[in-house]
Amino acid sequence: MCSKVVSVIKRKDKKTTPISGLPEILDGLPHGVALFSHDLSLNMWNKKLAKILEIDPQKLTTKLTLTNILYIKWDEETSAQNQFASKILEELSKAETADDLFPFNYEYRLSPVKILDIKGEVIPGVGVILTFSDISLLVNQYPHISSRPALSTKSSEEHEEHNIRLLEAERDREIMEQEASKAVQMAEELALTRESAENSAKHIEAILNAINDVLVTIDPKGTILTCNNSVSKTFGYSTQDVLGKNLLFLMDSTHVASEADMEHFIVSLTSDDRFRNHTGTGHKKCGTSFPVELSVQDVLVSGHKQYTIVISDVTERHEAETLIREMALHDSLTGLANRNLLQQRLDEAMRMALRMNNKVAVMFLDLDGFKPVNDMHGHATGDKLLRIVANRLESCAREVDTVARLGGDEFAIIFTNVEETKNITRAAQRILDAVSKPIEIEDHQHQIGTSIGISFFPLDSEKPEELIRMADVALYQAKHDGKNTFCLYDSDMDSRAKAEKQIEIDLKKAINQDELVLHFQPMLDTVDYSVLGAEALIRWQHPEKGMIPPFFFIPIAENSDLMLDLGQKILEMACLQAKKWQNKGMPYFRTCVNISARQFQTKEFVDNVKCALEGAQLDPSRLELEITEGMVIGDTDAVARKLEILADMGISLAIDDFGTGYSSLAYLKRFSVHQLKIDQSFIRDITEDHDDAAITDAVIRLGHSLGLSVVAEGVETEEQVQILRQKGCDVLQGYHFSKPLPVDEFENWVLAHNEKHGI
Ligand SMILES: Nc1nc2c(ncn2[C@@H]2O[C@@H]3COP(=O)(O)O[C@H]4[C@@H](O)[C@H](n5cnc6c(=O)[nH]c(N)nc65)O[C@@H]4COP(=O)(O)O[C@H]3[C@H]2O)c(=O)[nH]1
Repeated sequence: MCSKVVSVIKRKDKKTTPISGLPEILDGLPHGVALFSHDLSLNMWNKKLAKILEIDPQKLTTKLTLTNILYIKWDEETSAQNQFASKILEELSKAETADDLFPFNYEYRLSPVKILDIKGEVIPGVGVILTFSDISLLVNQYPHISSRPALSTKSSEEHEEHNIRLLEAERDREIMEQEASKAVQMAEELALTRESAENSAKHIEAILNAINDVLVTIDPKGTILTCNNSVSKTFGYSTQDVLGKNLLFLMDSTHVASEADMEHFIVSLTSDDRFRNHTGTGHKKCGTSFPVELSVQDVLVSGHKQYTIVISDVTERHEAETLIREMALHDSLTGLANRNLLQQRLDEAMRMALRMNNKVAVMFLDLDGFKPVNDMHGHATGDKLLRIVANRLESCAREVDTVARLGGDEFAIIFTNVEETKNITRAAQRILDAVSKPIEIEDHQHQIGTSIGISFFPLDSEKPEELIRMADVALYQAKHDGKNTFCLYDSDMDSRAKAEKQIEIDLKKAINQDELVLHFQPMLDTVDYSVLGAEALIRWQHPEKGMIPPFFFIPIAENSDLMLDLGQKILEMACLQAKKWQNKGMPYFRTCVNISARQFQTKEFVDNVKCALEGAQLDPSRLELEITEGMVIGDTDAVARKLEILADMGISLAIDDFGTGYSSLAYLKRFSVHQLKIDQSFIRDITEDHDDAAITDAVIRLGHSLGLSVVAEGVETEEQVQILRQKGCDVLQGYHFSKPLPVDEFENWVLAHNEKHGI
């Protein structure tokens, strides 16, 4: 039965928190008050209850239930008494909800002269409150007053006997009823206040458990007093595991190593701004550690100082910060150090070298032949190549050294603890060998090289920025010296490098200010001496320095993109001049233009040639392009395609300086070239040097076997002319006929030459 009542009450109000006390005011009431908790066990009662129920106060204990109270006296008394309990319990069992049942009000005759009025009320969140009022006088005097269910009635004689007392009793009863209703009201208010406090506490608790951060309250010694559920997610401990433990159980920091430090630390946390957001190391149950951040707030609880500490797991933020730091110091493509890290490492290495009394080497590297690969095969291939080179460089350095990518195809290495210079020159040679090994990317073999400049601390300088600059100067020299080589810095390089830098700056201006002029050298048919071509050779008409020959500035331009502008300018100038000759009615000959490697290897090269031709409206058959062997070795497919397009346009193609490079005729079979120009170094000594004569002979025969016309350059004597004629050389060019001449002089030379030879 009781369980039914419990469930009815629960349905009305599911809050089941037991009440811990009621105001003493209840004891002052004239009624008996009994408070039952949700499970109908007696929770609290006032002093009057025992008196009204006429029982020994000692019998009232929290072990009693509502049923016990209702049967309290009646177990051993009359059956009428039991009827009350039965009646209430019957009513309770009928009720579907607490609303059906409460409030209830019953009169009960406790003894022949004692009638009780029993009121029942549900107090939300608390339980059931019963008030017992003695209404014996009232009911016995005025039985009609009672409209409530009564289990017993009295005789009329008894009413008269107590007439006066009844009037008094009625007054008392009214007072009692007012007091009782006040008491119930107060109890309700108290319960409501308590409920709302409990609700907000529950809300707060739910919120605290929902947050990711661990929230603990500690006393000044660091003992954990409360903790939210996040502790299990963050640390792997249950709340119970950590309660009562010291904060050090969960985390420590550089400021707190022991419990003894804790008190001071906690005080500092709140008083010193430096500590307000303090970082430390969290320790998980599984044994792993992670970074945490604390924020602390002191609170007064019942006059005692406590601290609320929010412990945040900042692992993700730390990882992000590490990543950002990593990115700030590393090259994203290769993972090598970047310029910033290189500078840091150089500083460290220099400090270490001072202590250890040894040297540091700074090595600057620039890849030779990287740009063409990048241009022709795209950036994806270029990137792969750079990564492969990065790996090769790393394998040539020691763990303690720093390999960096400075951008593009520039790298640097800091070698620490260098005892002897020769160790570094050996390393440089290893690097040259490693980088120049063929690199295969997607079925293509690429061959690149590198030039290296080296400076030493403290030999060359004691300033890091100077060392870097010096390694750069030495690199410049290495490039100048023919690439794929290394150079150690020496002070003379500085002035050379400065002078070259100045040339580069001036040349840039010269291109825009039309200070460049073309000279032309005739190329003659060996048989009838007719002019077959005019080789365009660039000169720089410097406003102060006069005429500057190409060897002075072409190699400098070739070390930078300046050669691209210069090369295009030459191409356009040559096409325009050829067109002018055509318009002037000069005899037909081709204008030959030297193409630099950098120019030829760009993706746009064919378009640039077309552009120059169209700009001048020149027939492509009047143009010949001279490329060198080195340009066509390597990526043969792409080169073959390029040459084929140019040849299809009607442009004549010549391999210049033949014999100085690879001298392989095999690759020539694949390419659409028309002429071979034997390098002048073979022609110079052709009359005395049997080897040179033999080589020239072989080149002519092989060239012919491939259907190519063969040109001899640098022909200076009639003797050379005769030998070359005998050998069947097709075209002759050299000082013997004419030096390269300015346009008007060249025109005059051609006219005079043709006239002399009856052409
Ligand atoms: N000793 C001697 N030399 C002779 C004789 N006949 C011609 N030469 C010189 O030999 C060089 C031939 O040009 P190159 O081998 O292409 O060698 C050229 C070429 O590589 C480069 N160059 C010249 N003009 C241009 C140009 O317009 N574009 C490019 N990319 N390079 C050019 O500069 C190099 C030097 O050009 P130059 O000083 O004009 O020197 C020219 C020419 O004046 C001779 O009988 N004896």
